[in-house]
Amino acid sequence: MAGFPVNVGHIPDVQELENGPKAKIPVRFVRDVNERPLPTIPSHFSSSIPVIDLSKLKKGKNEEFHDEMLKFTASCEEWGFFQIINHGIDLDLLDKMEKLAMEFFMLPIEEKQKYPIAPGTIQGYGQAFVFSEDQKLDWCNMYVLGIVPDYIRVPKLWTTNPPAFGNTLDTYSLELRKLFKELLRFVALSLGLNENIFEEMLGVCEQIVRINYYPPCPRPDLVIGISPHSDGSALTLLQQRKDSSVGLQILKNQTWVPVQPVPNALVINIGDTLEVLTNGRYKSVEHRAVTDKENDRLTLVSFYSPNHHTEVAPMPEMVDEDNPAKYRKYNHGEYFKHYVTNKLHGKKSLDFAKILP
Ligand SMILES: O=C(O)CCC(=O)C(=O)O
Ligand SMILES: [Fe+2]
Repeated sequence: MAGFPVNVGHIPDVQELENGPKAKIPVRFVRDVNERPLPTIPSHFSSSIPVIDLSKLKKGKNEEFHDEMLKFTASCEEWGFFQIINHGIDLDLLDKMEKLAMEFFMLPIEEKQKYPIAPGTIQGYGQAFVFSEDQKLDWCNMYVLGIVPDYIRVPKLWTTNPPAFGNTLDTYSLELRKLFKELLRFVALSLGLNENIFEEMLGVCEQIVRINYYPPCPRPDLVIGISPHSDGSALTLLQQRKDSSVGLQILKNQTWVPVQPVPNALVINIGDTLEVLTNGRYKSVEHRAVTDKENDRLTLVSFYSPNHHTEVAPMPEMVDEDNPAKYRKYNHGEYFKHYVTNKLHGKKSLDFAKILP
């Protein structure tokens, strides 16, 4: 873990870099050869990302429900990632968030830099997860909004409305909160457990919104939009702005598989907390984002996580003689601190809790 304060050197803002055909990529963004995205990605893989029709799961226990639940279970088990359609979130609300987020990123840099991310924290504008002068930088600007403390109750989610978003962020977060709870009920059912088990176990969860803006990059073959990582949440929901370039890739069988956006769908993935709770039955899958030469990309990523007081450990239902606990019990606040004070590095975040064989 890095000690603070740390010297992270000068972090150039990717939106301020020169971006003509002859533009040179600053050396801090140029990845080592083995980390660079391969130019040819087999596109036939992309259709394999499961798409779940949530309206079928919401309908209750008819035949459609059972079929979709089988698909949902397989998605969690084999992919850790899926897209949901007919999710019930107002499409105008999603549009509005995209618009407000774009308005924020298009502000002059002086305005955005009024809310800088301090090293070791993850709230504000800039680059998070940078801890040394020689660390490679992501081709991305982030605006990370609010950590909802566990004492906050509806109807007001954010203690202060962050600049640019007004009440829309409250509405958005509350709608997604309902969706997260619903998804966790389906996760419980998919494991053959009481549907309320996660709500009972986790109580009031925390929520963070991270908005990622990836400007076009003259050399997408040399840089990474967001470094490979798994998410430190129970569940993550990702919204991609319409007409964004394709950027998200997940690591499956040692291959980076692109996630092809489906109109009006939301991408859901399993985070580290669910991997621990299910004792590894559902995995938080490593993913990254790459950039595009011509098009920019905007994603709004919401993380739903236990609050800082929660003790997390594999659920007794997931542990037996044949499946001994793979993770130790830990406090989520300590885990979170560990997560945000280390650089993003594949699946390393879960080493914090792993019981070595
Ligand atoms: O923008 C993306 O596609 C990925 C973002 C992501 O993985 C994250 O913010 O955790
Ligand atoms: Fe992520």
